[in-house]
Amino acid sequence: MTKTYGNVHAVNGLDLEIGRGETVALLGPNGAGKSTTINMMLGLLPHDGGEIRLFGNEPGRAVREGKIGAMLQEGGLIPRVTIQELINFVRGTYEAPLPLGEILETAQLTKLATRRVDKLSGGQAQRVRFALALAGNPDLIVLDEPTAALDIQSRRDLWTTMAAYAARGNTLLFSTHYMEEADEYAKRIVVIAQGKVLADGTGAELKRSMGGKIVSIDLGDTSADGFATLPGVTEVEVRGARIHLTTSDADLTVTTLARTGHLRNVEVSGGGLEEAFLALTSGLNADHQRSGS
Ligand SMILES: Nc1ncnc2c1ncn2[C@@H]1O[C@H](COP(=O)(O)OP(=O)(O)OP(=O)(O)O)[C@@H](O)[C@H]1O
Repeated sequence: MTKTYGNVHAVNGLDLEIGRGETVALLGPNGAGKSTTINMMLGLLPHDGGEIRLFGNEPGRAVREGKIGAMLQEGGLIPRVTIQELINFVRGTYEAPLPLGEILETAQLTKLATRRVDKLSGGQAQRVRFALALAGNPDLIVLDEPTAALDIQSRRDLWTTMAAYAARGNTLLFSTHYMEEADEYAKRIVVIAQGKVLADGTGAELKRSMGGKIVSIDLGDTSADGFATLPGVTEVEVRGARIHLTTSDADLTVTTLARTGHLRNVEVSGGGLEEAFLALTSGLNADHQRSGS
């Protein structure tokens, strides 16, 4: 599918198929097109080209039938009501909602049921938003950066909640900036940038496909010229005072650096999703920023 805003190709021929029961992370830098993709999928935003089918039909129908629950970035909560009042209100808009007790339990809100919605911490409020997404007993839940701005404990609590929903055979699609989160909680990671799918696979597959490790050293007064031809080196990047060498054979690269007297403050990293992600998106030139974490 495609979506253009003026001369910005927010979504540019993105092609994605997600099967029932999958837990999928959309991972991409700022401005990659994740929110635009999600909003088009949910029928909230018209698409310019291509086709979107949800459960075999156009998105609006699946939404009307209560098959989809969503938690979007700007989800306000009605103040001055209790959690259970709010959940019951939303339950009332569906034909076959989940029982209140089950929603509260799944979202770990049972003990907070009578607490006012405007008296919650960020993490608790996020679990209420998740509870509202659950209310209609959807087959698919779509979450746009659900854990942004949450501390580590709140993030873990929310994930426990979402994992319980996914474990019942439901489908979960979420966008995130956190590589570790995508790796830990999604069985499948779809890396998108500039509105296209750059990679699609398990965390392990992505790491494997990127291969290589990164050897970095202090550059000192040495020129960066010549490093590209060192044994094993496939890519060279200077960042500040350090030079980062992507290599297919870290041992060989390090021993060569040692022999030539370049071994200053050496660090070998790699095999990580973060490196895979940066390697995938670093070749992109536009004004898109990289993810901050
Ligand atoms: N309403 C709009 N009008 C103009 N440009 C837009 C609009 N919405 C999004 N864009 C542009 O489309 C591109 C994709 O934006 P989108 O919000 O989908 O990215 P994202 O991957 O969700 O980013 P983030 O992680 O920062 O939320 C960006 O370049 C953005 O500036």
